[in-house]
Amino acid sequence: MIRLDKTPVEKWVTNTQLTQFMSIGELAHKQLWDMNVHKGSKGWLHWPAEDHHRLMQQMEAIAQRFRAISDVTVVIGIGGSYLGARAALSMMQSNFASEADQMRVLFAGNQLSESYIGDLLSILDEHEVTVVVISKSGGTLEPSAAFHTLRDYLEKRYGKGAAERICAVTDPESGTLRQFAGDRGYVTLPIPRDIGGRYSVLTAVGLLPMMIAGLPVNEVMAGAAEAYDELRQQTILENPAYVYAMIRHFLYLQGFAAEALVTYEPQAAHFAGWWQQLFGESQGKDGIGLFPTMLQYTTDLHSMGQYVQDARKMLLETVLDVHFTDTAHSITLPGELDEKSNYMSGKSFSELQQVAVASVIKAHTDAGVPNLLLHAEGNRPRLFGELVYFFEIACSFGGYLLGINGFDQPGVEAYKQEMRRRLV
Ligand SMILES: O=P(O)(O)OC[C@H]1O[C@](O)(CO)[C@@H](O)[C@@H]1O
Repeated sequence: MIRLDKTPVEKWVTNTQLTQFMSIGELAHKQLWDMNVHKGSKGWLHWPAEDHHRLMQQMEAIAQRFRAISDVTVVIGIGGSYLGARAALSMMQSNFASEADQMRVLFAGNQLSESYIGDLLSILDEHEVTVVVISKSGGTLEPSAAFHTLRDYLEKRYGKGAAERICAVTDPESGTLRQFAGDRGYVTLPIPRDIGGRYSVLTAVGLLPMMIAGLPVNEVMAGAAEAYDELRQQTILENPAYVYAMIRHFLYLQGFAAEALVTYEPQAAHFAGWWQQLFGESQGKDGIGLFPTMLQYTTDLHSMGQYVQDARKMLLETVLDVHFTDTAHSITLPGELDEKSNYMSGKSFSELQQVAVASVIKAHTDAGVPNLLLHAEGNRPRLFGELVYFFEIACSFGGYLLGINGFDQPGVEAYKQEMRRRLV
């Protein structure tokens, strides 16, 4: 369940302002749900309500086979073909998963570090290895470089048997990877044409790595379906995704330049990375858009807290306060601590964390930093699905408020062309 508490932001954005903004909200709502507006980019919108039985079966077969023949799967991808899976694994696995679990899925192709790929190759010999290469376009430089390096490794090690150790997740019909996979006889899974990379975590792009890691994807999809049912029906001002989008829009119009997604759970930190791409690529264009960044509290309070409190007031904070109901920990501090720390005696870490959330919001809002509070509670797989869909709705709705195309990313081409020019 996701609940928006807008009390801390009310001195910047009032209920009256939100109500006055209703007609623009209504228009954005209509544009969002009209499949003819940005036709071909909104396959993700009704996705949680659609029947994915066949896809689930295909993925289950691949996941089972990969788990049977390997103890390490290297998942290759970048951006939307990486961040969602990484966020899901990090949220749903233990902070200290057993070594076997941790080794099950490794990521590659998300940077160009020779040291990283070298270290990866140097440990693979000790394991049985499979590879999932994910690229919608099929031609992105980083995953392509990692894929061909690992493919070559697998071919040298397993000979003809290498092909059965590779799965390609890509465009259903075209692209270099699709063609290469066909020529080599790899098993493939499609990324629907009408679902862009940053909206694709609930397709095979995110679900296959989750399955290979042994995570309950049905629960993830159930969480997304629940969010779909709720958010589709709620009126504008009752819809927390819309209200969140409207408030951050108002703050942007007031001159705030950046939004930090603040998390207090280390397991939610990578989720903020997924959120960052979603908002950065969707809304950062045409010279406008909030700069999406992330802060991991309380850790970052001891490094960035000074800046947030005292520096130029250009940042707003959205606090994603998650409570996992499936992690049954209750850790209370001992009755007697040292003289200076005794005020904490008998308190649980959750209590301390909640006091931190409230205190930081108070201190930051008093200093002129707008804060929004999103409470998110539930078991981790369901909550993950719910959060993904919540932010997808908020982001695309916010794109319509801004009057931009929230589904393209023309700005990433410039550096790619320059790289190509230097490499070809
Ligand atoms: O899945 P692909 O086509 O390899 O793209 C990976 C990522 O690269 C981008 O195209 C940006 O360079 C993102 O939009 C995308 O998520």
